[in-house]
Amino acid sequence: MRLDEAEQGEVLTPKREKPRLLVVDDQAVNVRLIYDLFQSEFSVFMATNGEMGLAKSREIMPDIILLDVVMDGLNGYDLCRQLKADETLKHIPVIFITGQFNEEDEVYGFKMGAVDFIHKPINPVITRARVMTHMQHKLQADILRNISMLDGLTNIANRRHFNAEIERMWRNCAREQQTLSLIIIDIDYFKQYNDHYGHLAGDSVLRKVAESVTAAIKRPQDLAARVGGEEFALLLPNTPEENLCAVLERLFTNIRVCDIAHDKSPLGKLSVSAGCSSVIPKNTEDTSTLYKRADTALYRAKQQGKNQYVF
Ligand SMILES: Nc1nc2c(ncn2[C@@H]2O[C@H](COP(=O)(O)OP(=O)(O)OP(=O)(O)O)[C@@H](O)[C@H]2O)c(=O)[nH]1
Repeated sequence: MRLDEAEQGEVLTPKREKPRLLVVDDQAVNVRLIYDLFQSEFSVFMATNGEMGLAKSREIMPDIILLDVVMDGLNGYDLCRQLKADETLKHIPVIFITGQFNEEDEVYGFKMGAVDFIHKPINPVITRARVMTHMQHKLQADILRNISMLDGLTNIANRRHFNAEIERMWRNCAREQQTLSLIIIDIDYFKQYNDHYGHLAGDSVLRKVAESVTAAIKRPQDLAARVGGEEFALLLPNTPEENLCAVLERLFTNIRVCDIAHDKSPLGKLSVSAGCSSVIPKNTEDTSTLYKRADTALYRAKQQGKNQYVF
């Protein structure tokens, strides 16, 4: 595709599996150069002004942004400031492309949160070296962040990720006045299971329950997490209480379909109990209310005979 054929903001190489580079520059010659330099390794996206650069960043979540400083409208510094103020975008490294070297401007750019500068006219060797270095750091940081958010046994989100997400979803639902729902799930008679079948079998059950819990949710914004030894949680933003039954029915069906023998349970099969709570969050309250209510409901489910859910 010739560059002048591309619509503004068009995806130049739309392969999802490659790392993503976004170049924000109003000069086609620079965009062309960047595209030629990186199109074999990265998916290269472009925007020709700051506003479009911000929208494109939110849409494609690039792994690195090359940002022209001088542009009409939102300039490079202002865009960088907005990117760094946005929780979801602030981890993306920004490299400024500048017309001339000016120490004061560079100091200002670094203060805005940039990781590096490239000078025009663009030197392909220097540009390549700098972009590759920062891209490598970014991808390694992503891997570490993902590992630190995952439960090692079940490969689903861990307590730390859950804690961060419940706070984030709480704030979003409070802003939009939408219901945030929480389901806490606990395996029944799991101590007896471990004692009878051994810890390795117990671990295998935890993996199967994690799969059943994850398969109960269908929307990408929902989160399944392992929040304790044999305790799991589902967080469902923008989900009123009346919509939870479908999720719960799927969860209990998934567990039944696993058909795991449990000789020490009165049922003879492995089962779970669940407690649910739903609220439209207020900024004056914190997430502990939601958690406590779900936990109390779970306690009642256990008291009432287990293998059931309670609101
Ligand atoms: N195999 C295995 N067991 C675990 C893990 N984490 C916690 N557990 C076990 O989970 C069990 C939890 O026991 P309890 O809290 O008494 O719960 P329970 O026996 O399921 O009782 P109810 O919830 O009332 O049905 C304990 O035996 C823990 O050792 C783990 O990672 N692997």
